[in-house]
Order: sequence, then structure tokens, then C-alpha cells
Amino acid sequence: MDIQELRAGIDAVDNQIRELFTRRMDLSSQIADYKRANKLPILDRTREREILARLTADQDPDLANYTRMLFKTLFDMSRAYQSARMGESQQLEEQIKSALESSPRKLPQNVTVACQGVEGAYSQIACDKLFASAGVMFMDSFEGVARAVGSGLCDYGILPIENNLYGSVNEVYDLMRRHSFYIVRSIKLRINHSLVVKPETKGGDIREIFSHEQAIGQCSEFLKKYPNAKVTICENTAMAAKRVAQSDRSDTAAICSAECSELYGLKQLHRDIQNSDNNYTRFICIARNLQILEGVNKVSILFRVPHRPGSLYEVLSTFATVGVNVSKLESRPIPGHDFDFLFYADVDADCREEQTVKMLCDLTRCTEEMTFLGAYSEA
Ligand SMILES: C=C(O[C@@H]1C=C(C(=O)O)C=C[C@H]1O)C(=O)O
Repeated sequence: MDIQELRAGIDAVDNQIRELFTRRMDLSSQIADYKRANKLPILDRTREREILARLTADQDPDLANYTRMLFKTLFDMSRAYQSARMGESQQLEEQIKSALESSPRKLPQNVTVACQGVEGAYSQIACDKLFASAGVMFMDSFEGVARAVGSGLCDYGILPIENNLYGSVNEVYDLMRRHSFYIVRSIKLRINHSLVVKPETKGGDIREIFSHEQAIGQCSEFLKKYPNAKVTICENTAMAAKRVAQSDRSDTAAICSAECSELYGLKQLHRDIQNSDNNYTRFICIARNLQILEGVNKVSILFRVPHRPGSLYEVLSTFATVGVNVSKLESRPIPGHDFDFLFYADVDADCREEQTVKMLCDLTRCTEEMTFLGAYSEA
């Protein structure tokens, strides 16, 4: 046999070893589960000795030494895996228990809240509905909001997460992986867009329309009435209105809220221009530390599952076993990992109940990575 053929043989064996190794580690993690529930230690020397004796009993003595070395390494890895899994779930359980004891019952009112955009942004409208007397700090980007909360500059932050017609705000989903914060509330806001212009501008003058890409998508039918106008994407709808108001031109328009139009002294040329009247955007309110306020009924998590058949099913069946409804499941690519996917899930569960905490701990074990994003209620 030439070396190519021999190497092809090794490649085939390596593939099998990898497959079997994954299965062995998976079983080991299930044993960790059992040990945790039954308060047993991770290390079991007797069991390890038995395995070594059984596997080397009828082997050539030279090879038996290598087998011993290989399996001792496997035991080390298997124990490390078990302790990581047990540690992770214990940490989560303790974190939830301590948040339940120390969180305020309601959102405190005299706080500073970070919103993206400028005065009049939909995020600010959401903020005003959640906080009666908060000081608002405007940030240039969604990332700026996450940073302001993460650094402690602001107590809370408001981020749009999805629109029922146009879908998820992917940028915000991606932020959840890169920044550490917790969702403490969410709010659904009915969105009515207007086409706004300077007082002197007429419909026929319009050559350019500014807005946020979500608003443009939500008004796509209406925009067909202006086939010759250039559509320009802005950071947010309030910024678009401000741009129209401050420009020297009188051939521009913005898509934004009625509140925003008034704020910038603009005129609403058309009202309710969204494709459907049933147009809602969900905003989340985030905090640096986990806070579990009264009335929580939703839990959000982010998780990555191994690349093998049934791994997502295992997660979903963990929800099904305790009768928990999954209200949203979103998958996002992970930058730099061509085929790895991260899932984001919203489930209807009460984090004050022991079975929910247990379910979350179980999830840390059947996923490769799991981040608890918070327990909250939706207004
Ligand atoms: C997997 C277990 O936990 C540990 C790891 C072992 C293994 O990887 O085979 C064996 C015994 C324990 O030290 C177990 O108890 O079976």
C-alpha cells in the first residue's frame, strides 16, 4: 500500500474516533447531570480502573501502555467537561435565586435610560411608556446603547428587537452575543408612520426620502407612489426627520412618527402609510445586571448546539417536557464560523418557578453554549 492509501485509512479512522469521542463526551455530560441530582462526586477512580483493566486485558503489553495513556487522557477530558457543565448550571441557578431576592419589584423611575437616535425616536416613545420620569441619553447606534448600559453610564437601555411585518432587527440580536446585558422588560408599540416634509414642500417636489430601513420596509407599498424618489437609509426615523428639517433643500421627505414630525416643525403629507395597520415593534429594556421584576412570564436565551442530527430537537424537547411554549426561535450566523449557528429563543415561562430554573439548567447541558438573557414581562 502506498502512503496515500494508508493516510486515507487513517482519515477514515479519525472520522470514526471523532464521532465516537463526541458520543462519549455527550454521555459523560449526562452522567454529570445524574451526579449533580444525586450529589455524587465527579471522580470515580474505581470505575476508571475497571475500564482500563477491561480494555487492556487481552492486548499486547506494548500497545496496552498506549491504550492506558489514551484512556487516562479521555478520563481527564471527560471529568473537565463534567465539571464545566455542573459549574455552569449551578452558577445559573444561584444567579437566578439571588436576583429573585434582590431585584426591585417594578422598574425604578428616577434613572438614566440610553436610547438610540435623537429626540422623537420610536425608542424614546417606548422609553416614555416604561419610565414616567427618566433622563434620556441619546446614543448614535444600538451598540452605543449596549455599551452605555454595560459600562454603567446608564441604568437602562431601550432597543428595538422585532417588527411583526418586517421581522427581526438583526443588529440587536447580534449585540446580545457580543455584549453582556439582561432583558428586564419588553414593550410592544403600535407603529404608525407618516411621510413628512417641510411646510413649503408639495408631493410633486419630492426627490429623496429618508428613513430607517425597517420603516422603509414597513412602507414599501406606499413608496411605490414615489417611483422617482431616491430612498436613503438613515440610522433611525428621528434622524431622518431632523435631516429634512435642517436641510436647505425643499425636495426631501422623511418617514417617521407623527410625534417626530411635530417635534421638528414638519408637515405630515400622508399619515398611516405602513403596509398594514397591524404594525407593531417590540422593544426590550436592558440592564447591566440580572433583575427579575414582578409579573415575569417570558424567558430569553441564546444557545449554540453541536453539529449533529437531533441536537436542536433535544433543546426543543427540553421545553416540551415541561410544557413550555416557544414564542420565538431565531437563528443567526456566527461571524467567522461558516456553518455554526446560534439560536435565540423566547419562551413563555415563569422564572420564579423551580421547574423553569431546572429547565434552564438542563439546557446548559444539552447545548454547547448557553446564555441566559433574562426573565421579563411584556407590556
Ligand atoms: C463518566 C464518569 O465520570 C468520570 C469519568 C469517567 C469516564 O470518562 O469514563 C469515569 C469515571 C469518573 O471518574 C462516570 O462516573 O462514569
